[in-house]
Formats: sequence, structure tokens, C-alpha cells
Amino acid sequence: MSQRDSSTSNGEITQGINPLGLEIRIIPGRGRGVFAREDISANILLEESPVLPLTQSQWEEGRMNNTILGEYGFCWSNGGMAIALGTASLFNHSNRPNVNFIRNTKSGTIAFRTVRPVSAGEELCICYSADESKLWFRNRRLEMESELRSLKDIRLAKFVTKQQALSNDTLTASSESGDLEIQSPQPVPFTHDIVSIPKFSQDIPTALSPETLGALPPPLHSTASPSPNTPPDIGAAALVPDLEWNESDWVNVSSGDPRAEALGNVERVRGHAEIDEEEDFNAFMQIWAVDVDEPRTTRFLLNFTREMDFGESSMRHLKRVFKRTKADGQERQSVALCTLSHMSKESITSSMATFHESLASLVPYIATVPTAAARTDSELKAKAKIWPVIFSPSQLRPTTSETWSAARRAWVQAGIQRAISLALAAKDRGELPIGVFCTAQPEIFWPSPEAFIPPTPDLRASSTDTRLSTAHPLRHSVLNCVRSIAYLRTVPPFSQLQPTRNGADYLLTSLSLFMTHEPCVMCSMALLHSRVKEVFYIFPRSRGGGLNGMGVHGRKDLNHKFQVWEWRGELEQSLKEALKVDEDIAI
Ligand SMILES: C[S@@+](CC[C@H](N)C(=O)[O-])C[C@H]1O[C@@H](n2cnc3c(N)ncnc32)[C@H](O)[C@@H]1O
Repeated sequence: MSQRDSSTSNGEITQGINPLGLEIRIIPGRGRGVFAREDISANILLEESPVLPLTQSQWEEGRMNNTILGEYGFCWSNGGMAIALGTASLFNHSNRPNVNFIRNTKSGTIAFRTVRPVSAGEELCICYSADESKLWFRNRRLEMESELRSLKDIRLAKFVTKQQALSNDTLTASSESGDLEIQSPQPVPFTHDIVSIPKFSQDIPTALSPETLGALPPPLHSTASPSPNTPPDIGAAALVPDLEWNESDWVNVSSGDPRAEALGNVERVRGHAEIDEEEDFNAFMQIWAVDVDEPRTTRFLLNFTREMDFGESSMRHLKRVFKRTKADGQERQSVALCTLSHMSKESITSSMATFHESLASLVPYIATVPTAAARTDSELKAKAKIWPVIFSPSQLRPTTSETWSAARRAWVQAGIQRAISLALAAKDRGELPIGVFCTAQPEIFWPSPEAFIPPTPDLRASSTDTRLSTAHPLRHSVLNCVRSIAYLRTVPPFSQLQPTRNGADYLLTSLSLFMTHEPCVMCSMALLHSRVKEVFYIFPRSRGGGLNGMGVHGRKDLNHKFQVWEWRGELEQSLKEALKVDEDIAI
């Protein structure tokens, strides 16, 4: 860390007054730290610090994490943060702390107690987090180390002068052999000569303009009139003439309707994340738990778990208390505490003892519990035998459209038919027979507003593949469609709409896409970046597909997920032949 100036004008460190005579000292690489001047026994109250509590919105809106206060905040109630006043706010972190802290949100104080005997001269440390990845100063150090490593690589690539190589040698040696536990690397000397950045040639335009970008044809679903300067379709987005999109095709189809009989269903294409999630639903994890015979003790324990901030997200599905009947007919209550990585057994034991004497004799043990909530009655019963969990039927994902209303299935079929018409029209023009139709889901099908950003109404685009006519390898139908929607959003009426929510006017946010063919990996990623809501396609690819193949739509390591459905309706053989694409060309 950068060393904070904590000394007075005459160079001495400012010492607070405290009954135990704790001393503040500067430690290289850590700033200030608090030290014991004398031996201190275990379980001694070092300080009861009053705090400055800040609500979650005060903390976030004030961007406190980006200020110096971000390094001093303690998690507080309701997502808020608190700054402890007093010497205790200078306790550094150790993963084997000798000091424990208990927050009391009612009195607005934090009590700091020794967890074991501390010798004179020892630094007093608390544990900021058992999860190393949450220690911001460690992350900073790792970043600096990686910068050092890349400097070394550059040097090996002979981009650095002999003199610079010497200075880097010194740096690298100190970072590799130094005490990485606490030492930050020395600052890296800045040199302009390590890599030379090529300058842009004068020929490259510095600003993008309509001339350099090329213009698009007029939007087909908007009332905007073409600008007189707009050249005819140059194939940039290949908007095709708008076909009739007639609500009456689907809106009145009800289950008794003979038209409903002829509707094809769609089946969910599950990505990797959904498959993993399914496995998680039947998996188990381990937590710390304690057994209690006295209901009164359970109440103290529940207060303790609240004070300790044990509301971890990975345990929200678990009921905190598991009531069991012992062989002698007496009731025993098992209480879930926290995950194994959240806190060590020793820290829990000492914290319980500090919290209340009735908890001092409890011994945490490892309990095996379900990793997820129950989605069905039978899951609820089966999991309750291991550890009771909450009931969450909404997490049961439909795998087919069989349970959807006839109108919704008719809407899907209309979208699919539209994509087929587009593909056939493209084939007539000598293009690959691939069609895409993008539209907003009608309001009657919207899920609950909290779970969904409402789509821009009436925003639609139809597109086809234009790789052949433009001799442009990137003019895939999906990319053309994304380009069209991007353009439509820049012209009236869509450019004049106020987004209902932040991000609601971003590309394909909450829109649905109907396609004849499963998109390739590039197009699947474009859909992901565009925030599409759902994709329906007819033909999976045998290889190179981004959805059925690579599962791009459901990866945990990507920042957006969307649903994918394969259409399983009847298609005439002649139509299948007409829509065949040579995957060697089209991938
Ligand atoms: C709450 S403050 C502790 C007091 C701080 N050392 C000071 O001088 O004000 C937290 C900051 O101390 C530093 N720190 C705490 N524990 C550390 C450790 N184990 N190793 C390196 N730096 C540490 C980090 O810069 C962290 O952001």
C-alpha cells in the first residue's frame, strides 16, 4: 500500500489514548499497525469502538469504495457500511488473527477482543475476510507482480536496453524472493523506451463520419424518410423489404382452435451453465453447524448468526434451524452457521464464546447440506431429510413449449414462418437461404417486470445472409440483423423513445430472434453482446454451432445469458431441401 502520512510535523506517530497502552507503529508495506506494549490475556476487550454507520445507498452513491474510506469500512446492517472510530480501525489483516470483532448494530459499536494470549510487541490483527480473493490489497499486489512479470517478458524480447534490464532484474528478484505476505513490490520505474507505440499514419481518418462508415438504407420499420444523401442499399446491413407481420396470425389462437393443433413445439437448448445448474440442484455442500438442546440457546445463536453477517448468498436456500427428534423423544435443534471457507472452526468457537456465555460450550461440526432450494414437492421432502431448504418452484425451467398458451405457441410459429420466408426470398436472390427475424415479445407474454426489462415495442428487423452478393465474409444474417436494429434505434420513432429502464434501449435488449439456422460462434457472441432475450431456430448445425454446439448462451464466465429454443414442428421435405446450407461454406 502507499504509505499514509500518519506522523506529526516533528516526525512522531500520532498515538491515541487507550487503557491498554496499545501502540501504533509503521510497518513497511502495510502502513500503520497496532501493537501490544504488554502481554495481554485471551478474551480481553481491547476497545469498544463507536461507529459512523452509512447506508448502502450513501456508501454506493458516494462511491466510498473508491475513496480512502473504502479501506476502513466494516459491513453493517442492511448492506450498509460502518467506519469504526478509534485505534481499532487501524488493525491490519491476518488470516490467523489474534483479535476478533463483534458488531452490535443496535448500540452502533464494534467490540474487539483478543482470541488468544498476545505477547508484548506482537501486532494485533483481525481477519478482514477468509476469502483471499476479497482482500483488495492482495489483488493490488498481484496486479503489480503481473506487471513486473510482463516487464520481464518484454525485456526478454529484447525491447529493453541493458541498463533497464539491470534495474528490472533487481525488481524481479525482490518480488520473487521477498516476503510476499506483506510486502508490496517496489514502484516500477517508468520508461518511455520499453515499447514504441506506432503512430497513426496521416492517411487514416481520425474521426468516423457517414462518408467513412458508408450509409444504410432507410429503416423499414420506422417512419423516417431516407436522407437525400443516402445511397441505395450497399449491402451494409441488408435490410430486406418488410413482410407483413400480422398480429391476427397468432393473437386470437386459443387452445380449442383447430389452428392450435397444427402448431409445432419448441424444445429448450440447454447451455453449459444450465446443465451445471441442474447438477447443482442435486448436489451437496458442507457447512459449519452446531447442535442445541435448549430453545433459548437457539435464540442467542440466531442473533449471533445475524451479528456475524452469516447471511451468505450460497446459504440463502437453507433453513437456518433443523429440528430433529432424538432417540429419547427429546427435540434437538441443529443450527446452520456458515460455509467452511467463511470462517475457521476456531474463530467461530471463540466468537460464540465472546458473544454469549451460553454459546461458549457449543462445538461447530461439519454438516452436509443441499446446495440448492427445492423446486418440486418431492425434492422438498427428499432434501428435508438431509437439511430443510426453501421451496422455489420458479426455478424449475420449462424444457418445452407444451405448457405455453396456444397464442404464445402461435406467435413462435409465426416468427419461424417469417424466418423461412426470408430465407426462401434470399435464395431466390442467389444468397444462402438463411433468414432472421427480430421482434419484441408482445406484452401479454411478458414475465413479471422485476425479472425482465420491457422490450422496445414495435422494434422489428428482418435480415438475410448477404455474404455471396457482397463478397463480404462477415455479412451473416445475425450480424446484419444486429446492425439493422442498431441503426433503427438511431432514427425516429425509436430514437425519440425514453427508455423505460437503464439499458432498455441497448441493441437487442429483451428482443426475441427467430432464425432458420443455428448461428455460428461469431454470431452467437454478437447476440450475447447485444443482450438478446431469446433465440428460436429450426436447424441445428452438425458442427461449428454457437448454441447447441458451444453453449455460448449459457456460460457462467460470460456476462449475459439468453434462452435458446429449437423448433420441432413439421417441415415438408421440399422445404428442408430448399433451406439446406453447405456447412463447409456457411461456417
Ligand atoms: C483498515 S486499514 C489498516 C490500517 C492501515 N494499515 C493504515 O495505515 O491506516 C486497511 C489497509 O491496511 C493495509 N493492510 C492491512 N492488512 C494488511 C496486510 N496483511 N498486508 C498488507 N497491507 C495490509 C491495506 O492497505 C489496507 O487497505
